[in-house]
Amino acid sequence: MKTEIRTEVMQRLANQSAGPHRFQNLYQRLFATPEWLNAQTVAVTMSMDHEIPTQPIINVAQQLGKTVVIPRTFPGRRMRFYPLTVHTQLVKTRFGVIEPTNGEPVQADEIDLMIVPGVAFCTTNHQRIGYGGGFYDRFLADFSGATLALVQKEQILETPWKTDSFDVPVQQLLVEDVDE
Ligand SMILES: Nc1nc2c(c(=O)[nH]1)N(C=O)[C@@H](CNc1ccc(C(=O)N[C@@H](CCC(=O)O)C(=O)O)cc1)CN2
Ligand SMILES: Nc1ncnc2c1ncn2[C@@H]1O[C@H](COP(=O)(O)OP(=O)(O)OP(=O)(O)O)[C@@H](O)[C@H]1O
Repeated sequence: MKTEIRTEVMQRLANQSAGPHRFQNLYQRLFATPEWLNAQTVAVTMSMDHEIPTQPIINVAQQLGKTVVIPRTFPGRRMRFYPLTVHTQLVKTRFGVIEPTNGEPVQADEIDLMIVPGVAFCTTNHQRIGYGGGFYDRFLADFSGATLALVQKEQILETPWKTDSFDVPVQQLLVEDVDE
């Protein structure tokens, strides 16, 4: 079931195009949340095509003096988060994600707000489906900060699917207005 949903939503995302202003409203809603306003350290991915661009989020966070941390993947489908600074060296992995290769990782409990990526999200129970790596499910299993996801309309499912015991729901979903 998760596999079929992942495939279908990825197809929908591949067939869409986003203008430069499409996600402005979503960003503004993020910037108005208490979780954002109170976060000193924000974790965010380096977005790929067909994901909501994260550079605008990174720029605003850094302008506000927040620490931005980004994930680096390790064998065993683990992730650690590294500060994104002018000194950060970035490489593109075989999977196509951009990751840091230097610096010192932060502790999970230093991250105040985790902006969680995903392929599909259920607006009823806040469950998510990712690319199938289990990276975020593993990380979130013992993460105690705030979690939030930005959701494009192509990624919304209202009907819950059968979840696995290790799936971790996202606390807060900011969903694109369907008529945007
Ligand atoms: N922009 C962005 N960055 C992100 C994620 C994301 O969803 N979006 N991730 C969300 O989780 C993590 C990376 N997710 C991954 C998910 C699957 C595989 C994967 O299937 N890898 C293959 C091998 C690919 C290869 O190296 O050729 C494998 O492990 O078999 C890799 C990374 C961290 N960074
Ligand atoms: N907390 C965990 N401990 C051990 N294995 C886990 C854990 N969470 C997920 N996994 C494993 O990871 C694999 C992928 O899980 P799943 O299909 O739910 O990934 P996903 O939610 O799409 O990925 P991601 O979380 O990276 O976005 C599963 O085979 C599962 O066994």
